[in-house]
Amino acid sequence: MSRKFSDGRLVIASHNSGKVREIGELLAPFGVEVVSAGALGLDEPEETGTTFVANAELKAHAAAKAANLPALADDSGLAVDCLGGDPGIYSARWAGPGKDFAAAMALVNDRMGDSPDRRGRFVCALALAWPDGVCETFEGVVEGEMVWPPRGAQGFGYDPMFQPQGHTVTFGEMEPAKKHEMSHRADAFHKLVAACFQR
Ligand SMILES: O=P(O)(O)OP(=O)(O)OP(=O)(O)OC[C@H]1O[C@@H](n2cnc3c(O)ncnc32)[C@H](O)[C@@H]1O
Ligand SMILES: [Mg+2]
Repeated sequence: MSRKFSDGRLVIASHNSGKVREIGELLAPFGVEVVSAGALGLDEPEETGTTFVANAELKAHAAAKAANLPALADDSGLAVDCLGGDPGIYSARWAGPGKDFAAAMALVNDRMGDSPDRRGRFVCALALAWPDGVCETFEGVVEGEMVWPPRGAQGFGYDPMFQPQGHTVTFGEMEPAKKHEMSHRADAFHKLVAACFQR
């Protein structure tokens, strides 16, 4: 049995405004009172884990302890098949300290060269931690292909170069509600809700 989230405030343990927005949209139907790590002035912990789940856990624990509230963290990224799963857990770091995702997308495209295998996937690990150290984790994925040049200004990060399987538009071209029907984040979120939000 998973620990259930009961009423009260929930910290969104992320410093990425795109993610905070999407998590807020996904949580909206549940009437949860959310507060972001940024609004609480929480530090951004160093992501020393070797998996998405480990990094999500580390971020959720750090925020739950610092805020003395339950905290939800997201560690996510883009894994490209012909790059052996890169940039993977290093997806944010590929954009450099200036968070330049135009440059990060160009780097992915350069490294892929003319490989005939254009497959990639977004992965999202969510961790919900409590101040007493209990933590529940969930993983979601969406398969797709990498396109070039990037298309669209919706979403964030690598969205303009990712076209989900069975679709002709990129996540950068999709309305937020449509992305939430299929994204890695929504996939992980549905598992979280089923385990921790049902009464
Ligand atoms: O750690 P926090 O503070 O949550 O923010 P971050 O941006 O550093 O987040 P991650 O460490 O999880 O790095 C994930 C990166 O992968 C990319 N990414 C994750 N989800 C994405 C999505 O839905 N669309 C596009 N890019 C995404 C995005 O560029 C993120 O910066
Ligand atoms: Mg990060």
